[in-house]
Amino acid sequence: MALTSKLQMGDSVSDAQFRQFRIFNEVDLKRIRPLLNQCRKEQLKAGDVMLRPEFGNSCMYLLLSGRVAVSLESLDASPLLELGSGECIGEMSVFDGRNPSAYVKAVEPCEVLVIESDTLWLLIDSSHSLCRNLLYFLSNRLRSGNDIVVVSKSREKEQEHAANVDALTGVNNRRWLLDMIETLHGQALLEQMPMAVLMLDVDHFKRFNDTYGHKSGDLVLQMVARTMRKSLRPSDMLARYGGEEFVVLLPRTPAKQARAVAERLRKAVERCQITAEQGQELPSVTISVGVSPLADNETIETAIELADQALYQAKHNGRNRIEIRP
Ligand SMILES: Nc1nc2c(ncn2[C@@H]2O[C@H](COP(=O)(O)OP(=O)(O)OP(=O)(O)O)[C@@H](O)[C@H]2O)c(=O)[nH]1
Repeated sequence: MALTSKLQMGDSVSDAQFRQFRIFNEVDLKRIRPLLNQCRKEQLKAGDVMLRPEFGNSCMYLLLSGRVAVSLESLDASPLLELGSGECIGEMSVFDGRNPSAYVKAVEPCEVLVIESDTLWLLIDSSHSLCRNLLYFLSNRLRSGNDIVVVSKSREKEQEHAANVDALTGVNNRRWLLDMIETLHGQALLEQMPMAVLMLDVDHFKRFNDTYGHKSGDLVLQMVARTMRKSLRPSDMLARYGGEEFVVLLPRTPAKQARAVAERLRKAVERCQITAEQGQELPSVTISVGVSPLADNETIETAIELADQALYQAKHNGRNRIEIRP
């Protein structure tokens, strides 16, 4: 620790000052005074480092004034928490003999009482109350550690969700679909179950965007996604594949049924009304659908390609229709 003081001892800290700190709650100060007087007092400048995991530590620091920041990954990482006067620092490494688990750095000028490990153990032997107060501090550390785990887990979940979900429509994205395809191939279930792929695309969407604006176009994509989601079974896998293109994987669905699903989706979209942000009614849109039941020993990737070709055929044959792959 980079310290800047001339030597001052614990006897320069009054009982009244010690009494403000949780660690001395109900502690007979008279009894432990001689031990406290042996501890030295140190001053830290803002930026001085008290603890770092790379170096061992044999003291507990009682923060008499000022604030310190605690960070995990590095000294410059954004701090997990700040500690103020009355807090104990470094006690865990005294108790378990291991290096500190975090970086601790002064964020403003601080004054600390440095309690060497031998003295700390003597203090513990001398006062049950102090021991109880230390348990309180350790429990708090454990709790804040648990809170941090909960927060970081939920952040992880949010990031995972964002990586797999299309922000505009709320349905899964292409990346999710590709991962899912890999999983399905990995499970080798495809050989035993009929599966079909649908590829759908909004008709004349460029014209719609050009006429009613990109924002209205976004509303259309949201409506199409919502309508499809409502019309599909929970086990069907819908993903936004590209701009105005969606792919649906239909597990356990033979060709005839896949065709019926495609037709149901086409009709559902055609019936939908879309209202612009300003409340103006927009014309309904249609979709074209390419249907590709999975042939024996065929990969889903190949089925998607063939669904795309069927979609192209549907466009060519007049749009607002479905076509089955050859
Ligand atoms: N509003 C909006 N438009 C998008 C989005 N992604 C892609 N597009 C638009 O979708 C349009 C697709 O146009 P094209 O590929 O020419 O197809 P199309 O006009 O639908 O014609 P057909 O598919 O042949 O019926 C382009 O104008 C893209 O800018 C999006 O997220 N929001």
